[in-house]
Amino acid sequence: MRPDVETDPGSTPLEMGDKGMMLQVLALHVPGLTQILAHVIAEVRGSVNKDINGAELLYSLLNAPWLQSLLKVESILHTLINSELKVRVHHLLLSLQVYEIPKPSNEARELYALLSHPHLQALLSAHDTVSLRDYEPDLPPLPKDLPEDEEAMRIVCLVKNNQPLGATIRRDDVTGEIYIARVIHGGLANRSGLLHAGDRLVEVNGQPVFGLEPEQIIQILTHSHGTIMFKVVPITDRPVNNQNMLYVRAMVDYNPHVDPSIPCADAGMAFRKGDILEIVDRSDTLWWQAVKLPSITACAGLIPSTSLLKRSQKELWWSQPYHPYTCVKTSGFRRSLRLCRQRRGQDFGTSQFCTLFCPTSCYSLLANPYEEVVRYQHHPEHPHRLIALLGPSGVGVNELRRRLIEINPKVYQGAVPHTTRPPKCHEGSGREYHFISREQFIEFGELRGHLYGTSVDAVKDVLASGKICVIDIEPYALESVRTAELRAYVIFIKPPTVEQMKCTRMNSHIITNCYTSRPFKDEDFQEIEDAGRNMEQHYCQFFDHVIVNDGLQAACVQLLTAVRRAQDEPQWVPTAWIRPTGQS
Ligand SMILES: Nc1ncnc2c1ncn2[C@@H]1O[C@H](COP(=O)(O)OP(=O)(O)OP(=O)(O)O)[C@@H](O)[C@H]1O
Repeated sequence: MRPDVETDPGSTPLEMGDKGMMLQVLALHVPGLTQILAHVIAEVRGSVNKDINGAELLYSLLNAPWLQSLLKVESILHTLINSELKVRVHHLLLSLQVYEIPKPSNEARELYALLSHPHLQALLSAHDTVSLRDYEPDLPPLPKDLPEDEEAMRIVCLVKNNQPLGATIRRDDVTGEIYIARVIHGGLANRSGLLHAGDRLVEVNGQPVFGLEPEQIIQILTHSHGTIMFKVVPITDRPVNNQNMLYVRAMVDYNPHVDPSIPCADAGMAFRKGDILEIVDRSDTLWWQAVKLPSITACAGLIPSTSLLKRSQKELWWSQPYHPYTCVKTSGFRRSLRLCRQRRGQDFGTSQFCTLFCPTSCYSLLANPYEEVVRYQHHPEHPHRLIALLGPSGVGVNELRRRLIEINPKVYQGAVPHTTRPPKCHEGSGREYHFISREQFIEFGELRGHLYGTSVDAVKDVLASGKICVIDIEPYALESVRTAELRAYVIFIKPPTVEQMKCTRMNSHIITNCYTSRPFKDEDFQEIEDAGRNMEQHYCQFFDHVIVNDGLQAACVQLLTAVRRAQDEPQWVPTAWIRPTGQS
């Protein structure tokens, strides 16, 4: 039997109008199976013509639609494997057209509509353009007669949007040249990867900048729209940034808009005491770049470095008139015996006491405007973190502490205070108090001729027993409890408004200085609110958590949650607790 080979693809048996033509095109890509079938069909057709037995059956079998479909699938799959994304989707569209006609299913229709959508088509084109790296500009060849000392220039085009450019410039006073002073981490310029600190700026939007004042250049930039073109001479030796990541807790407030020394106030970042900052660039000794955590923007801001902040704080300190009583005073001696480290013979709240021992005294802040911190997760096998409650007298610190311990005395415990007063008949040593002599005291408070206080050892005893020690402290004891040993988690018990206190404390009694209780008066609430505000203003940088003691029940639940979180969840703690000085 001589094969009747049909070489003209336009007349192959696969012809089915337009779609048939498309399949022929596919078939051209895959000549194998389709061509063999064409041969076979031609042979069989010859047999039919010669009326050979069974040939008709075979002919109809080979022409069966399902076999044709199978072949088309094979052809398309083969093409898909070897083509670009857009072509692949195009072929997918063809196959949908080919197979689903005349009875297209809903899914096929939806898929067809999706794939042929202009957005998807544009996306596919973009994908293929990028994958083929078909985006390099066509640059004219370099002129042959370039002088030897011709500087290499870089032309950078940035599309201006609502974001700031993220770079600052400076003028060299001697040469008059303009340089990129710094590129802000995460800003537009930084993300372009094309502008670097130290690059010399030659032109902005075709306008030479030599001799201009930085403010004049900023004016050009401000009035430009759309694409901004910079011509720069790139810095030859770009410094390598091999600094470690640094996290700090701000111990002071900072507002770039009232700082006359900042190179660019708009590039500055304001922060408040207690904010956690991630320092992303310390290459400049005076101005660091930082991001406030948790970060809502990738773009960093300028903040003063430790040395600069110390310098300006010192200047501010000396320029202030002398106030002998600048520290927070607590009103009256509290019923509770707050952990204190007061020297014998010194009164509470004197300025001398504060400047010498208060961790938050101005001297202390000058030494440490930023506290280096790390993320710390309490290890289950280590002693628990001490829970230190702080709040103005009368706000309910003791009430909350007592209620927490009552919830589960096997888990929570207070520290037994020490006193020099003689035991009362119902009191036992080591239960209500440790009764000791005056000579055994070193740093405690005095009331009506007797010394009172809670010792660090008493706290350590509770922690060593495996319990969570909950104490209440005065602000000046913060330094004693924020140590590597006790790792205090400080919770501020904040008073609600006077009006709210009037409602919630209607039936409550305040314990006065003389160990007598009486109903709260309006002036008590005012005093509590004022003392709370003062305390927060001065010490908020040390607070790990704040609870507003409005409704007692709700505050208690919040306390329980916070205490659990302190032990179970990672927290920012001073690096010195984890890595004592000297280790890195
Ligand atoms: N949220 C609240 N609602 C109603 N009463 C409260 C609330 N919190 C505390 N109290 C009551 O207020 C009074 C003072 O509370 P507490 O003794 O705990 O104050 P404190 O902050 O420990 O001050 P101090 O140490 O000077 O005694 C107590 O009678 C207490 O029951």
